[in-house]
Amino acid sequence: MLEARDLACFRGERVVLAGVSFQLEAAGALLLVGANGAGKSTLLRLLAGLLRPEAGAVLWDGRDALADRAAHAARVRYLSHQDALKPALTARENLEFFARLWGGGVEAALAALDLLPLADLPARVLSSGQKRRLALARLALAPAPLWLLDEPTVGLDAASVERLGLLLARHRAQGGMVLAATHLPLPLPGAGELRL
Ligand SMILES: Nc1ncnc2c1ncn2[C@@H]1O[C@H](COP(=O)(O)OP(=O)(O)OP(=O)(O)O)[C@@H](O)[C@H]1O
Repeated sequence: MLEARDLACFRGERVVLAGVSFQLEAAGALLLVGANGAGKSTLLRLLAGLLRPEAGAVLWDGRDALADRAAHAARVRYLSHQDALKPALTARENLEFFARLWGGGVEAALAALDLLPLADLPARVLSSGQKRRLALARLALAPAPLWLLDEPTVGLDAASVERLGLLLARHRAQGGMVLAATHLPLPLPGAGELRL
């Protein structure tokens, strides 16, 4: 189980998050909502272990999740709102990079986001929605229990949102958890909502 207990975080001189608490069980999903600047991305970065909380704790099965950074990194798939692609590598090579880190089948991951027809194109020539699909295809590599997704559907067409919905459903059916920051509808039935 993931638990955030009374988290606070500064960005620059400002308190961005204060008193943020929630729990998420296996197969659970939580939508982070709130105005621009409310702290959704900040909370995801914090849960990913990329920022230190000023106060409070992130717990995994009751223990400090951030005490062992490597163990936490292994349980998390964090997709920021940037696609983090290497522009000179092809779509397939971009995924191969992550498959070397995490394992998993590259061809199946490409197929999950309908990217096989684009697999040999350099990432730099992909459209913004295609780049987003390639970033999301990482989720279809090897499983990890906690997905942290920042605006995952920005730029996606309806068919791609549906494909992402299938990935999310499969992940949760296997006990995976999802936290997603979004201003757009997301196919996450039964998800809770945390307003920041
Ligand atoms: N590196 C930084 N230094 C200083 N302030 C920052 C930094 N990064 C973010 N902030 C500030 O922290 C606040 C929260 O930003 P954050 O990106 O978490 O918001 P958000 O809820 O994800 O917004 P959006 O809906 O626009 O994506 C904003 O006021 C932002 O200006």
